[in-house]
Amino acid sequence: MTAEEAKKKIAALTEQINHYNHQYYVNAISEVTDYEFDMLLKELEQLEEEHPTLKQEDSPTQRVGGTITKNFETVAHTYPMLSLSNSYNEEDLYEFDQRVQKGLEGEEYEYVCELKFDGVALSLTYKNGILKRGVTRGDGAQGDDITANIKTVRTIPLKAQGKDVPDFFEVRAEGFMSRASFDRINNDIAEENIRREQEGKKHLNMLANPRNAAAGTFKMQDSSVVASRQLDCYVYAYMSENDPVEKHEEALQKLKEWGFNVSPSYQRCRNMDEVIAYIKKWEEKRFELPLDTDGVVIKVNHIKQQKELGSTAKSPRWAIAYKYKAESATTALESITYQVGRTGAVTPVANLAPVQLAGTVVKRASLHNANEIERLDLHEGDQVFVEKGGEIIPKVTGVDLSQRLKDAKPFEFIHACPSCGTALERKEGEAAYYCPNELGCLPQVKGRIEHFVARKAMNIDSLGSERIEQMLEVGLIKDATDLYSLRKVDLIAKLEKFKDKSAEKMVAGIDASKEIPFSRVLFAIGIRFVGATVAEKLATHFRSLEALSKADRETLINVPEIGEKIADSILAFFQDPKQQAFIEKLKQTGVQLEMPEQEEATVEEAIFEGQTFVVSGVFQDYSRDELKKLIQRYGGKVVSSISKKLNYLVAGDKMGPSKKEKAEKLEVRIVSEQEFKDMLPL
Ligand SMILES: NC(=O)c1ccc[n+]([C@@H]2O[C@H](COP(=O)([O-])OP(=O)(O)OC[C@H]3O[C@@H](n4cnc5c(N)ncnc54)[C@H](O)[C@@H]3O)[C@@H](O)[C@H]2O)c1
Ligand SMILES: [Zn+2]
Repeated sequence: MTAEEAKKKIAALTEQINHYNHQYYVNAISEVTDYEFDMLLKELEQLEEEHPTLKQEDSPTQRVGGTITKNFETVAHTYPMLSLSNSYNEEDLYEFDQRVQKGLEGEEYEYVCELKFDGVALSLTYKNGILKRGVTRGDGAQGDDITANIKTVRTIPLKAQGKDVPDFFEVRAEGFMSRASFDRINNDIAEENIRREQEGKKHLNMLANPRNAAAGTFKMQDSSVVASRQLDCYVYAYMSENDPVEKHEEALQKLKEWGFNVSPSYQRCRNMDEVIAYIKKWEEKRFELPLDTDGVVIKVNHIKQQKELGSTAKSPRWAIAYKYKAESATTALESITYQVGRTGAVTPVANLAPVQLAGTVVKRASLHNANEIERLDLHEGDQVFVEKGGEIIPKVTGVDLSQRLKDAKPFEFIHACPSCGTALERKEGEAAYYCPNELGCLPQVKGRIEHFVARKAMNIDSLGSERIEQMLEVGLIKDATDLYSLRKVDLIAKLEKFKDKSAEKMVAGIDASKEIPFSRVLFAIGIRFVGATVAEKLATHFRSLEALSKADRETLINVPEIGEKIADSILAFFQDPKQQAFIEKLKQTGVQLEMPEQEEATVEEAIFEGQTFVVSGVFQDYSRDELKKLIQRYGGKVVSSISKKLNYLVAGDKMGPSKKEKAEKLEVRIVSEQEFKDMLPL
């Protein structure tokens, strides 16, 4: 490339990037994916490196992308709010590691990994423990003072707790909107639009994604509207002149002690291999979190070393972001079909012109619910963007409006069940439409039986989907309880091509499922929102279906980890006459509807008799509760505070350093999870 060509290319790239930045930060629109954007920026960076004389002072490679608005008071940041350099591959990470190693000239170092939360950067200033100011990142040097809006976030403490809170400090946080709030607000908008439709009024726009929604909401003028949107925040950094801590990890622990919301997902890593293991670990797991994340932030742990490494004008040299790449493609939307699930929820599915995506050919993509069709504003013949993230089913993320056909009609959600024709209903506050014909709608009946026999439930593996459908069609069964009265002769007589052996195997499999423990039977029954883990919790707590069915709302909510949504669903289930009839039939089948009597430890087993334990931190193989139960089962006593009389401190990961210090000072025996396990009888 000649200098002249390079100059032209640099100018073109700069203009393009500035345009995308403006759209992204000011109008909350992503015209290209983050990956495409980051690649353009990298290209510009490289050109500037090769032609340093052509580098412009205000190049987008040299400054933070955001801007300040005129709607709020503009304030200068005490510490600049920088960007993070980013990477999409492991090679870049090892290069980063090399640079750190070189920069630290042979000193030992370690990293802390955190998830990269996808929201908006906030700076919060505390004076004498009181929240004084909350500011957006803006252009990095100055931001918008949005203190009033920030005070509506319930997880941001107005006053820091604890005795050792410094007089003056600042924290960095990511403000975000949880996916649940995002869905709730979009539901409200959809309901409002139904009203508007009837009144012939214009529709309101749906929120595009949680990140845009958070950015827009934090900058609203009316704080009461901001409050109603229930924003949230994670705090990830502490800054002050006089550091009370030496390491970033300790800062996170301190922040937690002072009452800040610190995500427990961070982890110390001794080297790049451990960093990469962390990245792998969270690649799929992050979709279980209540908010969107788009990568991992890797930070040098020692604050002194962070200072040694310093920053460029745009980003610190002691940190890097690894971004998970969402694979995406563009293809034609051919049609929308509808599936009915076991709960009766109707899910729209996009049928696509086959397209290559992340190594597989994709023909279908999930559209979640009616809101999604409206939000995406899907029209017949549209070209759509499809993405494959951690979910197995790809999803439609947008429409290429430049290719919309003239006179294309928008898609409308169906009004009747595609399977049984019953009019669909929408429950208040829920995004999905339901077919209310629970007992007569084949996919629902079949779905419930499939769920019942699934491996994590009753584990009857001789019963495949097709077999269940046949048995329903010929009238051998009406619901899962009928399985238990099936006889070999009937099976052979009524089912086509069904051999003696298979029939025998099936009956034996069904019979064997009578030994499946109650917790899994409870899961198999298929109460909404009662997944395998919740079922386990409920079973251990109530010990029988009878007791669970009699529990009132308050009792249910008081069970650890059982929220209002689950409690209400359980109550609705047991009040439903159809379900009551099902439970009556289930009682006749001989499946386990209660837990066996709890065994008391025998005298020989009471190895912890007279001993006291404190359990602290996070463990690999047990939850804290399980550990406590084990101690009690073997005769020990669990206490909450460390004293001289204490016998053992069972220490997991992330235990507060002050606890450890105290235990060491009082010479209490500290045991690891493994050491504790070794103490247990075989
Ligand atoms: N698609 C587009 O059109 C478009 C346009 C402009 C920018 N972008 C995207 O925006 C990003 C650039 O924005 P940026 O300069 O704000 O950088 P960045 O978002 O990549 O990184 C810096 C920010 O990360 C956030 N963050 C989240 N979790 C964190 C944690 N645990 N520790 C520290 N920081 C954490 C902070 O808010 C911080 O300000 C890029 O990812 C780019 O792809 C996209
Ligand atoms: Zn139906």
